[in-house]
Amino acid sequence: MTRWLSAFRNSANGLRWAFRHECAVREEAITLALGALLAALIAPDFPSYCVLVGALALLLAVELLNTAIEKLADFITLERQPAIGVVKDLGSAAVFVMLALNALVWIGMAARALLG
Ligand SMILES: Nc1ncnc2c1ncn2[C@@H]1O[C@H](COP(=O)(O)OP(=O)(O)OP(=O)(O)O)[C@@H](O)[C@H]1O
Repeated sequence: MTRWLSAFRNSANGLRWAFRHECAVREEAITLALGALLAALIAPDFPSYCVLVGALALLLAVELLNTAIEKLADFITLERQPAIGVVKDLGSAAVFVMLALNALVWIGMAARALLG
């Protein structure tokens, strides 16, 4: 139980830090909160609601991991290094994939809701 509490506290600290310092995390956390409300209006059933909110939650999770990678890379060196550039580009690509997934499910579900 103590281990669970400690893990929960660490996660809360990470979320608080990212929310304070990372603009992209703030934007995506707010989008997740608003998206959870909007999804209730456009999702035809509970599984569809989970897909819409899950896609936004995945985007936020990947953004948090990307932030962690960037911080670690900057801790290793602030010098321009091709290998660090590749590491950061890979993190950025992961976020892009999640953005594409969100565009697909949200546009698809909104079109379905509007067109019937
Ligand atoms: N130390 C470095 N060496 C080589 N290339 C780097 C280095 N730091 C950043 N880059 C390149 O610049 C890009 C942007 O890096 P940066 O650290 O500014 O992240 P960002 O995408 O602007 O994110 P954020 O605004 O959240 O910090 C990277 O994807 C990478 O291509």
